[in-house]
Amino acid sequence: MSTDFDIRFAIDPVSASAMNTEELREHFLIEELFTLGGVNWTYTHYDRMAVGGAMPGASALDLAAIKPTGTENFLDRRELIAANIGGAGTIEVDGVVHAVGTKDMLYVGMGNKDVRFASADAATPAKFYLLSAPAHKQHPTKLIRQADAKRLDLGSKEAANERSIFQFVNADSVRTCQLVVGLTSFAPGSVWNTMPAHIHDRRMEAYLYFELDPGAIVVHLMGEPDETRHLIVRNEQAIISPPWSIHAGAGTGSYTFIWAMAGDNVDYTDVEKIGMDELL
Ligand SMILES: O=C[C@H](O)[C@@H](O)CC(=O)C(=O)O
Ligand SMILES: [Zn+2]
Repeated sequence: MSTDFDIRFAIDPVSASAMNTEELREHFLIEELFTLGGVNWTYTHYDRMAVGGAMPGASALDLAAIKPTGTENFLDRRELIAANIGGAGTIEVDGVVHAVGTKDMLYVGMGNKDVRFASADAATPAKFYLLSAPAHKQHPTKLIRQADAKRLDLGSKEAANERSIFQFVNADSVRTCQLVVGLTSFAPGSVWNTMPAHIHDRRMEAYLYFELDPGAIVVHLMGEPDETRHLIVRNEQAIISPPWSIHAGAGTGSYTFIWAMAGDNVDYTDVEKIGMDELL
């Protein structure tokens, strides 16, 4: 098994506005999250959020420490959410095995030492999308299902943004130090996420786009409201949204995405709305 990591420095808005396509993609897009038999991390300097993927085949994969955390075990000073977007799987946390089905998420609290990812059937591997942020307190490990999420229905068919936001982390589901994570899915024909857009300087965010058909893309918008750029995103790729950036997108077909934030304040509603007339 192999664990790889890549570091992304925090980019300021002036530098980002001068970047070409290749540079924008290098800094803000994560192209390869899931490789069979491997754990791939992108360790960001935005709120020290680490975004990764673990795709176990016939043998289980350990959550191994990586150099940037500077600790003996990965979770010595961090918390983790693993969201399964693949086939059924299990996550063993210090000897306790949790069944994590498709679209279930497992919160793993700070201080757990041995975490192991496995697929129930190697022919349909689990794909664990990993999100980890520094923690200051140990909260209990807990499975969160879509049925436990707080559902918010937004948008309209006419604006092609009719969608349901599932807040997996909410006041009744699980306590976390920093992580606020959920999933958004669309009504047929609706393709626009997060429009009208918003900013939350208190928290960085990452989006994992998945369930796109081969050949379909999401045109993801980023940047300050009056200085927008785009990233072309394909199936099972993630974007990193700096705290100063909008994060919204439109697909050429249907898709689902997982959003995850870390930083100050776990209040989902604490955002700055951007008017449609402010976008340039
Ligand atoms: O801060 C919140 C996040 O950007 C997402 O929850 C937004 C989203 O899923 C949507 O509007 O489609
Ligand atoms: Zn947001």
